[in-house]
Amino acid sequence: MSQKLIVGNWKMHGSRASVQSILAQLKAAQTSRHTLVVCPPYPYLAMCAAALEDSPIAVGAQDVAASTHGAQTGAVSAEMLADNGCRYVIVGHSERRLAHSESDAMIAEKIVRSLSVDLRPIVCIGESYPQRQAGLTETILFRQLGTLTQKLSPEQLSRVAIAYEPVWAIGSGKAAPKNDILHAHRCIRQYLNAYGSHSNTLLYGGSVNPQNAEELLSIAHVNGLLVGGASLNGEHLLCIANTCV
Ligand SMILES: O=C[C@H](O)COP(=O)(O)O
Repeated sequence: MSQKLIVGNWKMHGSRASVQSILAQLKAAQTSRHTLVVCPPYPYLAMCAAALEDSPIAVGAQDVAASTHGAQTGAVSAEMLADNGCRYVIVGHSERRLAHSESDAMIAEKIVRSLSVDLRPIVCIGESYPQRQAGLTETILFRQLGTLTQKLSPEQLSRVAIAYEPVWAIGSGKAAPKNDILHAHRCIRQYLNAYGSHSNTLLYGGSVNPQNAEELLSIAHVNGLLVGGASLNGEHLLCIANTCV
């Protein structure tokens, strides 16, 4: 049995009351089989970090600015996240790539900023449904990874967790088929190995739930899960973080 990384991305959901209720459930459990990280919306980050200070559960952010400081209304720097107790940060989620026009180059810059303050980046990559239908999955994955290898040294890249999230599986209620996940993870692992980055944690994301977690975590090269909707339920998140694999 190996330790996996389970990351709950709460996206733009919750209130002080609902966050407090999930935190109470997580704290009551005290420990989980796998490493657990929760990524709340910005306003609840400091509150979560304070509540989880003495617990093994870590806190992450859902995005970070590509620069350190300055006149950038609404932006939050990696330094500010670290200063507020964050240890992880999600970068390049498809929802940000699409709605905020984030480029691969911008995402690489965000990773550099995060690594400079010891925040562990979790970068999301994955193809859309039309791209999958056109047989472009590998092309898209290699293009997204290619920008990272241009910008990061093998040592830097080895500190980045890569989440394969096929865009069409996110929020669909149906995870990608096992063979698709296996193929994508194998391609990602080979690409990283060829670059000299050998120790990356690879995650799968897209409609993960307590029922499918065991099967997903048993797929070769899958070292963890990025969980959206199901992570808003403390009991479900703990169940996933305690999956026997
Ligand atoms: O960041 C999480 C992913 O977008 C997956 O979301 P989901 O579990 O609601 O499909």
